[in-house]
Amino acid sequence: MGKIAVIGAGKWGQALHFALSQKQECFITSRTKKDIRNFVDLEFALNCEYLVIAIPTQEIKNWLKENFIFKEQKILVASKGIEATTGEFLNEIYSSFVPNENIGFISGPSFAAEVIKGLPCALVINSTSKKIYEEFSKFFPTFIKPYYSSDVIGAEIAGAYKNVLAIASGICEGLNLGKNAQASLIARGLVEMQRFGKNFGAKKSSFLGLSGAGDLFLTANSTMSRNFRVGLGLATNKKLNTILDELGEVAEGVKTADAIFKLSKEYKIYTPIANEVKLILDGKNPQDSLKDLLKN
Ligand SMILES: NC(=O)C1=CN([C@@H]2O[C@H](COP(=O)(O)OP(=O)(O)OC[C@H]3O[C@@H](n4cnc5c(N)ncnc54)[C@H](O)[C@@H]3O)[C@@H](O)[C@H]2O)C=CC1
Ligand SMILES: O=C(CO)COP(=O)(O)O
Repeated sequence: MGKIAVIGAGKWGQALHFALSQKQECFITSRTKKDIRNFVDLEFALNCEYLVIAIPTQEIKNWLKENFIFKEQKILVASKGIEATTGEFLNEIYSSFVPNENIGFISGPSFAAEVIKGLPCALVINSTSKKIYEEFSKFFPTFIKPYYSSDVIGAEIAGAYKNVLAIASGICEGLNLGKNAQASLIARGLVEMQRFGKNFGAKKSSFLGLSGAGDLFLTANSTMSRNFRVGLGLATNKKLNTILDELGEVAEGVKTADAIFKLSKEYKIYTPIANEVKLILDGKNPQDSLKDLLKN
């Protein structure tokens, strides 16, 4: 196994660094120096053969333009989201910098706070190249079970969409609408993300497995989710800026809601739940959204 480094030392980057340090040395870097074992500068990290990139989706294109130098590294993308300004998927953004056979995308239910404690979970490495799965899975610790899928777009859409649905579920909980409503919302959300994904060539099975149902059930049912907590805040009429300031970490669903709204309009895809989340984020009263969802 060659050298491996994690780029981005937020919650997920640090949890992955912990996990990938179990079998061999793993390096980590971020834009500000952090007191973490094996912290290195970016130049050192870019010279490693394997890179795991955990930078928020909305920042990634600029980061790649300004910092990335392709040196035949194999890359595992750990972010979940869709670029809001362009509606571009992560695999489209990365394709300008890294060839397909060198890149994979991680998906599945994985709260960083549990991974960093060494609690067990199952994840998917999605890549058009099975070799990427085989090489990266060798680094995984015994408490993570890695699966392989070639459905990159399915995993990406599932991982991005569930964040928007977690906001919706947080709103539902914050409004005290009950467990029936929440289960209905999550189940219809799963159908909705599958419909959206189908438009872009995603496989149905990705939505029923770890990347879709697995991550959706996790995130839409727990206050451990940042996106769910955004929803809770919106239900109490807190201003979005205040919610995000208090959160202090990225909640990808906020910008991904804009991206889905834009793409579903462009491709004429029926996405009622994601649309209402976007409208609530823009100031619509959640009770009015509820009425509209029940009516349509
Ligand atoms: N926290 C979790 O449980 C999981 C997070 N993810 C995904 O991983 C990605 C990162 O999430 P977290 O680490 O949890 O977020 P975080 O908010 O804890 O950390 C984000 C990190 O990105 C860095 N960053 C922000 N803008 C940057 C820029 N322009 N250039 C370089 N670095 C920049 C920040 O300094 C910070 O270290 C997100 O897409 C998230 O959806 C995926 C699975 C689990
Ligand atoms: O993607 C995640 C777990 O799989 C983390 O979700 P949040 O970003 O909502 O905390």
